[in-house]
Amino acid sequence: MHALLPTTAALPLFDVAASRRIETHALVHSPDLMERAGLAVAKLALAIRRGGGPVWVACGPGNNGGDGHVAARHLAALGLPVHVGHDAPQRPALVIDALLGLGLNRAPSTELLATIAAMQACGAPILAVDLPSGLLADTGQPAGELAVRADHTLALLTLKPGLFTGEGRAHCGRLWFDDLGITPDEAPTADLLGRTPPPHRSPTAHKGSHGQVLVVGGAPGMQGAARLAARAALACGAGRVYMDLLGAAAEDVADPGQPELMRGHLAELPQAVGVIGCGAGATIAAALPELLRGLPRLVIDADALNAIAADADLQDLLRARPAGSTALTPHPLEAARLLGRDTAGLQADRLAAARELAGHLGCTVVLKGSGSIIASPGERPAVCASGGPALATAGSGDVLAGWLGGLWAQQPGASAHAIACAGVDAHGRAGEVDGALRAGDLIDRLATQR
Ligand SMILES: NC(=O)C1=CN([C@@H]2O[C@H](COP(=O)(O)OP(=O)(O)OC[C@H]3O[C@@H](n4cnc5c(N)ncnc54)[C@H](O)[C@@H]3O)[C@@H](O)[C@H]2O)[C@@H](O)CC1
Repeated sequence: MHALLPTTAALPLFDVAASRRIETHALVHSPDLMERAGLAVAKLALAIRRGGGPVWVACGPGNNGGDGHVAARHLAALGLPVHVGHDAPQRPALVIDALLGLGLNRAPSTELLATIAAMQACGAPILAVDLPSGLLADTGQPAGELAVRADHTLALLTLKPGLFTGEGRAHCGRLWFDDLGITPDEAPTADLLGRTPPPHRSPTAHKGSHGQVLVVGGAPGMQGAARLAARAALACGAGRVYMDLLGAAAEDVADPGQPELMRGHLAELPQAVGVIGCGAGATIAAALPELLRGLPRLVIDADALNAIAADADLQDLLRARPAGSTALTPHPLEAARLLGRDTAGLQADRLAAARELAGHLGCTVVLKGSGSIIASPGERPAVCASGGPALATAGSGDVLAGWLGGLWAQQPGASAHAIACAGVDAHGRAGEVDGALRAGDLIDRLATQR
C-alpha cells in the first residue's frame, strides 16, 4: 500500500468491467483477496485515526462491506474500540466507509443517504474503502444526490477512472493504493498520465532547430488571450513564435511586453504549428478553411471550436486532415457544442464524451476540467492526475494551447496525442499551487519546473 499522487510514472486505470474480470481471474489463485483488502484498510486506519475514540466501520451489503468487516476484525484484535453499524458512535476517531464500492449501480437509498450524512457530520476523518460510497467508479459522478466526501480513499486491486475525473478528486481526499499483490492480466481502460521529459535540445542547436508557431487569434479587445498563448509557446522553447492578430493594423507590434514575438501570416509560414482561436471572436470563422487546409499541425481552441461547432463544412475539413495532425482543446461547454449535447450530459461521463468527440471529428481531444481527458482515434485515452483549482483562472486555457504548440514545434514527428499527454500533465503540475494563480505566472511556473 502506498500514497498515490503525485505520480511521475503513468499508471493503468481499469473500469468496472475490467476490474471485475481481473478480480475473477485473480480469485482462482488468490482466494484471499478480501482478507488482503481488509488488512490493508486496517493498517491505513491505524495510521490515520485521530484520537482514542472508537473506529466506526459502516458496512454495506456486498464485498465492499466485506472488506470493512475484515478491517474491523483486525482492528478489534489489536485492542482498538470498534463500532460496526450504520449509526454513529460517540466521538469516533475514524470512520471507515465500506458501504458501497465497485458494485454501486443506482442512487443510494434514503437509509444509505442518512448514513452518509451521519458520517459527514460526525467530525472524524473518513477513510473510504476502494471508492467513496455513492461515487461511480467509471465516471467520477455521484449516482444520487449525495456521495461520501472522504479524507482518504484506499483503492484496491485496480485504480478506477472515476477516482481522477469528474467529481472524483473532490470526493476522494488523499489517494492510497494497494494492488493486493495482483498484476492485472489485461489492457488498461485508460492511462493515468505520468511525466514526460522535455524535448531534447542539441548542443549544436540554433533557433531554426526548434520550429515555428503561428498563433492566430486576438481580435480587438481580446488580444491578451492570443498573447498568453504566444508567450507560452515561446517559454516552452519554440524557436520562433509569430502572431496573426485578427483585425490589427499592419504597424501594430505583436506584444509590447514580449519583444521576442513577431507578427506573421499563414502564407509566409506554411510549416508552422498553428495555435488558433484564442481570443479570436467570430472573425476566426472566415480564416478557418485556409488554416484547416494549410497548416500541417494544429492546436484548436476557444472561438475556433465554437465556429467549427456551428459549421458542418468546417467539420468536414477537420475530418479530412491527416491522422494525428490536430488537437482540439475544448472545455466542457465547447465540447458539448461540438457534440450537439448539453454540458451536464457530457460531464456525466467525461471519458466517454472525449472518446466520442475524438471519433466524431477524427482529432485528438483534450477535454479540460478536473481530471482532463485526452482521447484520440486509435489510442488508449489518458486521464490527467495533476492540476487543481488554481487553474480555474482566466487565460489558463490559452496558456495550455500555446504550450502544446510550443512542444509540437520542437517535436515535429510527435502525434497530437503524445503532445497533448505531455503538455496537459506539465500544465497541471505547474498549476498545483495554494490559492490563486495568474495565467502569466502559470507560464513562468511551466518554464521553470523542467
Ligand atoms: N473487484 C475488486 O476489484 C475487488 C473487490 N473488493 C471489494 O469489493 C467491492 C465490490 O464488491 P461488490 O461487487 O459486492 O459491490 P459493492 O460491495 O460495492 O456493492 C454491491 C451491493 O450493493 C448493492 N447496491 C448497489 N448500489 C446500491 C445502492 N445505491 N443502494 C443500496 N445498495 C446498492 C448491490 O445490489 C449489491 O448487493 C470493491 O469495491 C472492493 O471494496 C476487494 O475485496 C477485492 C478486490
